[in-house]
This record gives sequence, structure tokens and C-alpha cells, in this order.
Amino acid sequence: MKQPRVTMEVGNDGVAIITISNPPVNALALAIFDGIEEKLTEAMRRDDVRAIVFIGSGGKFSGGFDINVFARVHQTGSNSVLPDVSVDLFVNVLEDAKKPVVAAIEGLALGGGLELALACHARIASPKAQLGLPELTLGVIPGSGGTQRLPRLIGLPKAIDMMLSSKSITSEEGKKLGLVDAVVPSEELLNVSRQWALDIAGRRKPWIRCLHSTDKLGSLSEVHDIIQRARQQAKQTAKNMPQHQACLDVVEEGIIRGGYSGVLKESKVFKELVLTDTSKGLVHAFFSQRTTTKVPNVTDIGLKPRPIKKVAVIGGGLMGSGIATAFILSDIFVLLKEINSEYLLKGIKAIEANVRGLVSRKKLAHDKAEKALLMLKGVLNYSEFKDVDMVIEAVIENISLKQKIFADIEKECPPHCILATNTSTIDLNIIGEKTKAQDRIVGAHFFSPAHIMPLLEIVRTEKTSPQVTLDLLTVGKAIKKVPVVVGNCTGFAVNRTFFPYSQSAQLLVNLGVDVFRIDQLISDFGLPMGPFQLQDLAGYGVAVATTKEFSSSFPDRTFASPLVELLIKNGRNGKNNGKGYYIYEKGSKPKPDPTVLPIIEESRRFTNIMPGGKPISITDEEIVEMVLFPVVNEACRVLDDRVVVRASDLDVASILGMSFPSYRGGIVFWADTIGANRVYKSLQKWSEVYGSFFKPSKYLEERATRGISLSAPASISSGARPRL
Ligand SMILES: C[C@H](O)CC(=O)SCCNC(=O)CCNC(=O)[C@H](O)C(C)(C)COP(=O)(O)OP(=O)(O)OC[C@H]1O[C@@H](n2cnc3c(N)ncnc32)[C@H](O)[C@@H]1OP(=O)(O)O
Repeated sequence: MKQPRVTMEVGNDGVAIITISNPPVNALALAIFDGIEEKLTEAMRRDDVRAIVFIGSGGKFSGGFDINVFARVHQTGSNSVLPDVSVDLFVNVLEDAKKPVVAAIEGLALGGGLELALACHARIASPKAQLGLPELTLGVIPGSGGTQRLPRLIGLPKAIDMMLSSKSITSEEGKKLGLVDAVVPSEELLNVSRQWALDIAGRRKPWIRCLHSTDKLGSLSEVHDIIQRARQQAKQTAKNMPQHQACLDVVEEGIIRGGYSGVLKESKVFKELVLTDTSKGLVHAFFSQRTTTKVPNVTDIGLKPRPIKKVAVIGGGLMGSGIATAFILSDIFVLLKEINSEYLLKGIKAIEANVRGLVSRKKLAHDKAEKALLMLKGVLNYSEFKDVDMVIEAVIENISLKQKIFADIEKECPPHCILATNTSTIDLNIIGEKTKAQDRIVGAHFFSPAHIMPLLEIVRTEKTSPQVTLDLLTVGKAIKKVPVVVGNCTGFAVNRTFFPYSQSAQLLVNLGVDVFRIDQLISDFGLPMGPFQLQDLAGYGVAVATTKEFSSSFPDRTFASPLVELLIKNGRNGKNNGKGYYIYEKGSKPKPDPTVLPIIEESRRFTNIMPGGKPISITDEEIVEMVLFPVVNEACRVLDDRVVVRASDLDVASILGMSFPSYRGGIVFWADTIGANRVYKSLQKWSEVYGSFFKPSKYLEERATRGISLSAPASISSGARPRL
């Protein structure tokens, strides 16, 4: 592994080129800050240096402060390792330098990387560079002057938008906004930057120290209004996350008391925020997401991914059309197969609508959309399957139909072809029973809508070859999904872990707890909606089918609630027919429907589990825990059964598949912040009162009693067992 280093080369023109080198993204590790300070000091001292240019090696300026240092703070609980660069280096040595410094930006300039560029006296960028301050996604705020210099360069509204949304902009946008002084072709970047630096030294170009400028900030009353609006919006969009309001506080401080005060406050708040649970959760989620593609005995045995250029999708329904959309958007040719022209046309129209929908929401350029649609061909038979690299079956959940399709495609496709199914419920061994090529069978479980949801569960059986798993991991990344490798079991990782979620909510309702109170508390906890609104959204047919499926696989831990059947009997089907637990009116938020209450009463009479016939008295905290601890309990079984490679994969799957709040780090990480012992004791207590649904799993019991975290690798716990 290459060591992080900063080098300096002084040209005959008197320009010192300082290069940051820390592959793969030139993260600003502590050694890089030391190197920058050392080289800048040397450049200031040397008489042969008239001006300085910063560049990053390998076509990237910098991906920002080294996030590994945050992880170290989280492990030790001390923020003393965070460097004091904001004033000492960025203001005193760099911005207030006696020689001009220019940032030559190619590729990434994110977080601390962009802040380094902002402290320079000019910025020249190559086209398509990515400029952004994404610190809030890590639970912190920009900590090296970004909150002060960005508003001063591009104005307050756009700066707040960039920081609060964490979205980056291109160099072209940066030029329009005043963030970038010039955009030049890559091959001219260094020369133009050198000349620019010399021009500043010769006073032919302005020497701008933007921390002190105020011309783009507007009047104090305008500032006040913009910040107030941003605060209100952040209250809605960033519930439970302190960094958004903190960022606005710091911006405001700098505008009222001046940039230097702003930088001081920013530095203090940044260091405090690194220590928060929010930052711990988000940094854990960042690294976990990048670890899912490291799979022992797959990605570490010297295999090379094979190219996947042509994919066939069988079935053009909701899932099939979404999957096909995801591939064509990434320039992979798709054959969409249907059984008749009516269904085929429907499938193609759905794909066109998916693609054009992205254009109308400004997520995709018009020409890219048209290019993507050229990558699609509809077919009614297998005659063009001779050269496909992968087939993904996405037909209805019917075992004999899937078995027939797999037997057919084995015959029609080339011997290297991956045979994948998008089933969410059926055992892969059963689907492939009539197929000889068991090593090529794999699950590609997308989440709906498949062209938008980022998670891809790659389901492998004992026979799936490592090569096939690797190929799917690679193509999964190519189509911009986060692939997580999971074992073959009912519900795989996400649906299995979360099946107790709606079950426990049903149990609580039958114990007399108000549905709308449960939903409100769960959404306050951070999920986008509560279990009942989710049921409304999915339609009750889904709830009936999944409950049936899980109750037959895991009868010991299902709760038989008649409520959904009663709702269906009363003509309700959730959002689909506008009649659910909520009233759905166009253009307004769902409103609790009081007419559902008598149906709930009927369910309670039927189950008759309220102690003494009276609703239980329960705190808000207990409600959240009674809904989520059974999910943790199932997560423990998933870990025990080795359905996932590591606990953090389940964290990623819970965040991306179930929208578990990323700032809580994922389901297992969150449980560990509470402590295995507390989860265990609560479940044990409830199982004594309310029955086996809450019975703690062996894994949880063992970890709780031995004081081991739930996420610790299996070798720390019981003896190693073969993976699923
Ligand atoms: C004081 C300052 O204000 C504070 C800060 O600067 S906080 C940091 C701000 N910067 C960020 O948030 C950027 C985070 N990184 C990213 O968004 C993306 O990694 C990226 C857009 C830079 C590159 O994406 P992509 O090309 O898909 O590569 P990706 O797989 O994510 O990253 C490649 C490797 O670089 C690592 N990496 C990326 N950014 C890093 C960073 N800032 N610090 C340390 N490692 C980083 C990743 O962990 C990964 O490591 P691995 O190969 O060992 O798994």
C-alpha cells in the first residue's frame, strides 16, 4: 500500500506545484496535512518560488478529510486526534500567505478537499469535476472553513443548499456560481493554473481572500429570512440529526460576527459533532456500504469478473420492467421476454415511463434517456438468448412456472450464462431443481421500484459458484446498486429480518395500543413511515401472503392477527383503493381514518389478549422497543444462520432495503448502542407476559450473558459453523 505523501516541484517559472497523493481518493490523512504545511512553509521561504499551485495525483483533487480518523475518534471516544488545521493551516499559512496559491481541480474536490481549494486564492477546474461539501452525510459539518467561504463565494441560498443537501455540483455550474474561476480542458489545467498564479503575483488577476469578503452575502434581514426558512425545512427533512441546525448556527455566526469568528465556531462545533451517535452511525454506514463487496472466498481468491454485456429479463411486470430499466440506464443491452405481444408492449411502455420519469424529475438528461432506450429489445421467444451473459427471471411467484423457465433457459443460453431469479420468497434450490447447472443459479433480489431502490440482495446457494457471485457483485455495482451477498432462506436477509416488524405492531394493536400512536412513534424514531401506513402502501394482499409464508417457515414466532383479513372483508385495501388505516386524498398527507376503529375493536374481541379485557398501559419508548426489538431478535437469528457475511452487511441491507435510519447505523449497530443485555432482558420480560413471539434467540441470549456485542464476528462467540 502506498503511503500518503505530499511532494513539491518548483519550475523555472517560479511556480511550485504541490501534489497531494493518497490513493484512491487523495483523502486528507493527518500525514497529508503535515505534508501540506511543510511544503507550503518551504515554498513561502524559498526565494525561487513566486506562486504555488495545488494538485491531486491520479486525476483527483481530493475526496476530503480522511474518514478513518472519524472512525478512530469513535473507537476511542476522544476527539483529540482531530487536527487543528482550520485556522493554523488554512487561514494562517494558506489564505493569509504572502504568495498566491491556486487550486488546479480535476475530478473530485469534496469536503476538506473543496475547503482546501476554497482557501486558495483562485480555483481552476477541468470539465465535469465534482465539487461538494458532503460532511452532513457523515453527521458533521464542514470543518475547515467551508461554512464560511462557500456562502461568500456563491451566495447564501446556494451554499446552504449545497451543504444541507450534500449534493455536489460540476465545474461548469461552479463557474456560473463563482466557485470556480475558469474551466479548462484537462490537458491545459496545470499550465493555465501556473499562469493564473503568476498573474495574481503580478497583480494582473485579483488576489482574493474570500473569508473576508461580504459582497455576496446580502443584507442581515435577507440572511435572517434565508436561514429561518432553511431551519424550518431541516426540521422536516432531517429529524433527529443535530448537524443540520448546527451548520446553520455556524453560518449565521460567521455572517453576524465575521468570517474569522465563524471559522472558530465551526471548528469547535465540528469537533463536538464528530463525537455524536449520529456521526458514529453515519460513518459506520459509510464504511459498511463499501465493505459489502468484499466477500471471503469470492473476491479474495484471484478471480476476475467476466463482462456482462447482454442480459435477458423474463417477465415485463413491475419488477421485470424496473430491473430492465436499471440495466439499460447503465448501457447494458437487455432482451425483455414476455409471453404475448400485449404483455410485452405493456412491459416496454413501463420501461419507457420509468426512463422518461427520470427525465421529467431532472434525474437524467434527455439524450441519455433516448440512448438508454436503444439498449432495449422486446422478444417473445428464446431465439436470441444464444449469446446472453445473464438471464434474470422476474415472473409471478409460481414454483412450477419458474422451474420450467429455468429448465428452458439452461437449454437456450450459452454455458457461461448466469441463471438468476428475482424471487423474493421461493427457495432457490426448488426453483433450480430441474436444472443441471446448479453452480450458475443465483438470486438477484431487487427491491421495488428496481430502477430506483439501491439494494440488490445476491442470494447464493451452497452450489452457486464464487465466479457467478463475483460477476453479480460486479454487474450490481455497474448498475449503481449496493450489492449484499446473502444466504438462501425464507425472506433472505431484509424481508426475514423485518417480518416481525409488522407482526409486533399487530400484536400491540390487539393489546389495545392505538395504531396511529404506533405509526407516529416509529416515524419519530426515523423510519419514513410506521408499520400500518406501510401496510396501506403495499396493499393488504402483500401482508396476507407474507404472513402466510413466514408463519409456515417460523411458526414459533408469528402472531396470528385477524385484523388484515377483517379490513379486506370490510372492503379496504389500503392506498390502492383509498381505504386503509388512513384516508388518502390527492395532494394532502394521509389522515387517520376514524372509521377503521370499529374494525380494530372487532379484531381485539377476536384475539381477546388484552389483560382483563382492558388496553395495556405502555410508554412511548416501550412501544418503539416492542416493535423493533423483535426485529433485532430476528437479525440475531440471521447472523447465527450466517445468512449474511458480516453484521455490517445487515446494517446496510436494513438501511437500503427497509429505510432504517442511516444515522442509527443500521439495525445491528443500533441494537449494540442499546446493548445486547437490555434487548435480551426486555424480550425475556415480554415473552413471559405476552408469549413466545418475544422469546429471545439463542444468539441474543449468549451475547447478552457473555457481554459480547451483537456485531462481533462469530468466531468470538460459539464455534464456527458452515455458512448457508
Ligand atoms: C474537515 C472536513 O470538512 C471533513 C471532511 O472532509 S469529511 C469527508 C468528506 N468527504 C466525503 O464525504 C467523501 C466520501 N467519499 C465518497 O463519497 C466516495 O468515496 C467518493 C465519491 C469519494 C468516491 O466514490 P467511488 O469512486 O465510488 O469509490 P468508493 O468505493 O466510495 O471509495 C473508494 C475507497 O476510498 C475510500 N474513501 C473515499 N473517501 C474517503 C475519505 N474521505 N476518507 C477515507 N477514505 C475514503 C473508501 O472507503 C473506499 O475504500 P476501500 O476501497 O478500502 O473500500
